[in-house]
Amino acid sequence: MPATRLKNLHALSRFDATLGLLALLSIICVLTPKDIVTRKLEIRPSEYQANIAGDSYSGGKSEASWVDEKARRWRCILSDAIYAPYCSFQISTINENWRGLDLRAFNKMTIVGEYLGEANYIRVYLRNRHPRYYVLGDETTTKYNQAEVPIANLRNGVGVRLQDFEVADWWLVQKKIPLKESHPEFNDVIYIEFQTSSALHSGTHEIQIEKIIWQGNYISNETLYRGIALVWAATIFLLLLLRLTRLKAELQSTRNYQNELESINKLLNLQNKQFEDLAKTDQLTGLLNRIGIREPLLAGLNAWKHTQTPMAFVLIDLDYFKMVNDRYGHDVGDQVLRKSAELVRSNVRESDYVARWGGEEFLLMLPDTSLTQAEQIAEMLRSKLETAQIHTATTITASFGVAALKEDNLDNLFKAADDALYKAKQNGRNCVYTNG
Ligand SMILES: Nc1nc2c(ncn2[C@@H]2O[C@H](COP(=O)(O)OP(=O)(O)OP(=O)(O)O)[C@@H](O)[C@H]2O)c(=O)[nH]1
Repeated sequence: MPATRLKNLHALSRFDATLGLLALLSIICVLTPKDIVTRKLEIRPSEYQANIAGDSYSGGKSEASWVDEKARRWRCILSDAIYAPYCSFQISTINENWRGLDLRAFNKMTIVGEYLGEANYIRVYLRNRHPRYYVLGDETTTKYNQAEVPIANLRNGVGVRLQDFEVADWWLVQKKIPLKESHPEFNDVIYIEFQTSSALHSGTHEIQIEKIIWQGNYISNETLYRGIALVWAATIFLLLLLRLTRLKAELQSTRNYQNELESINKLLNLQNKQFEDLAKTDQLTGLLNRIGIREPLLAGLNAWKHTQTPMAFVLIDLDYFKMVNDRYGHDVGDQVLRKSAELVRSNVRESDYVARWGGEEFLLMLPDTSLTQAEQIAEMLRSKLETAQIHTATTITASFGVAALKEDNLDNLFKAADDALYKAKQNGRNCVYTNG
């Protein structure tokens, strides 16, 4: 498997694993019972300063008395002498620093105790202080946050949500509280008060509040779900970003690899071309060799076949070359060969081809050239070679055999040129013979 695909697979499984883990955490968060992450405050009225009162203050005849003061068990003999009779039990929650309870972090209140009587509800006041409305020394200026709580099941605890508290109407009216201040507040609750419910008529009620518990979640459901959604969004965004970065890097590395391949390819092509040129070139003279001349020969033959374009051969063979080697050494022989080749090459057209055909023999192929023109070219070359002073100690000459293509056969053309050359050699050398 290619390395990039393997890398991608790894990245994909990491991607899946992260999402899987996140999904699992989200499910755990949603399913976890909230009371695991709940803060709690519990107070026992028996540990706080408490007092009880009847409604004589309002002109009534209801009486409150302790049944067991230590246990904060009290009794109310309710008398409907006035319109809304009541008895009340109040504890002071102010501490030594003069602070009340801060219940803002809680959302539920549970009351546990005992009740004997006919009432269905008990009224609870959480009386809050705030400089905006509280006047020092006048306890009636505490805000009366009020809720009517079912009392029947007090033994097992009855719960009320803090959001179900409302500020008592009579207090708002009596204290002329502006509307914007009429919401419940629990920042500094200095009294907790229990009152017989206003719907009650005369009768005896025995009440004991054993404990009051407040509970609140460290994180609200709303915050929790918003947090989970945020974490999901951030994770997906990050993973996508990571993926994009990885893809970019992969793309770049593929591009680099492609560029590298292209460079190698270019180099190989160049080397190929060099090898090809080398294979077609004679190392000593730089002329074409027999392999190199093949292609131009076939092209010339083709042109003759299709358009009757003439083509001529001139075979050039240096005279008495063995003697040059023998007399002046092989290196001098090489030099003579190079200079002779150069002379021929530089005195014919660019479109003509010169090849080293054998040891001291050259083939001049002349495309689009008649026999007569070829004969003239051969004569020109012969003369230049003779006078060129290729070697200082001796004159270098050559014999020339000329022939032109007459039929669809290169071998016959060679043979004709070769025959002409043979005649030139036979007839004293340093001359041009034509085989017409
Ligand atoms: N220095 C050198 N000599 C070469 C090379 N190739 C062939 N020769 C020599 O060329 C000579 C050709 O000799 P011959 O075939 O007898 O021809 P010639 O001496 O030129 O005599 P004619 O062709 O009859 O005039 C030989 O001595 C070869 O060794 C080469 O690459 N370098």
